[in-house]
Amino acid sequence: MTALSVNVNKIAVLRNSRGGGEPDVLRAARTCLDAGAHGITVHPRPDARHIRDYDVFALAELAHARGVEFNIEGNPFAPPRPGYPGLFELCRRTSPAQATLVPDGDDQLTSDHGFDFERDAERLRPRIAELRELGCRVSVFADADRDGIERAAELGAQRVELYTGPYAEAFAAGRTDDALALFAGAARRAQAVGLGVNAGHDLSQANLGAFLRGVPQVLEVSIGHALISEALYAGLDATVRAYVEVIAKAR
Ligand SMILES: CC(=O)[C@@H](O)[C@H](O)COP(=O)(O)O
Ligand SMILES: NCC(=O)COP(=O)(O)O
Repeated sequence: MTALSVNVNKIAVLRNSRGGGEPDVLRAARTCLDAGAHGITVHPRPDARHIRDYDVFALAELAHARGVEFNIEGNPFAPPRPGYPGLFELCRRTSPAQATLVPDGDDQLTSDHGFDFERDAERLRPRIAELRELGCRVSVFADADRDGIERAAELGAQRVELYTGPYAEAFAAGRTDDALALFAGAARRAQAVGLGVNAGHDLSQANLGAFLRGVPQVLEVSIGHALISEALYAGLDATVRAYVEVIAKAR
């Protein structure tokens, strides 16, 4: 079954807007896991606008204590700066089960594209090897509509995470079938060379079921923005349970 990893970035956005400790990122993560989430994702940004290094340390401890997957996302080329030790150092200190490499610039509002595996190959290869030496499974963010997804395997990655922003847009515009064909094709090409397939970005209760029915063998979805937004109305526990049910029904 597809694993649900809840991205708790947005809890930290709210907390940081006032300082202090509320809402409590760790409590939110515990609630998600109690409600059936299979793991926790964070994407600490170099500007520390949401998840901070101390959140990563605390969440890693929680995930390890619960025996669930901890997934840290980030740009492997972003240099450390005060308040952001860098993706490699965070992984070295917290041993996440999975590191997801994302080619974000500092000025991006959010993630909006995957790697160009042709152009970025020689830069990525050593970073992937370093993270694997730490014991992390390495996943790389990938566009479904770009050629060359298979190259991620040659570079040492074990999984790709399909960037699902364009799928979410197509779903909202009623163009779901074409998007699903594109994403299913990308997933199959990745799987044919031994890569596992994850997916994430702008997935929601509304669009997740169709995605999982249309794209074969998605191992994990990481979901944050929509899930936390929906939880404002329905509560975090109920919302996570609803996602787990969507996943179960899509099998
Ligand atoms: C890689 C990805 O799609 C998510 O991590 C997304 O980037 C969430 O990050 P923000 O919460 O900073 O938008
Ligand atoms: N990797 C995607 C992720 O962690 C969450 O993305 P979003 O649901 O916040 O768009």
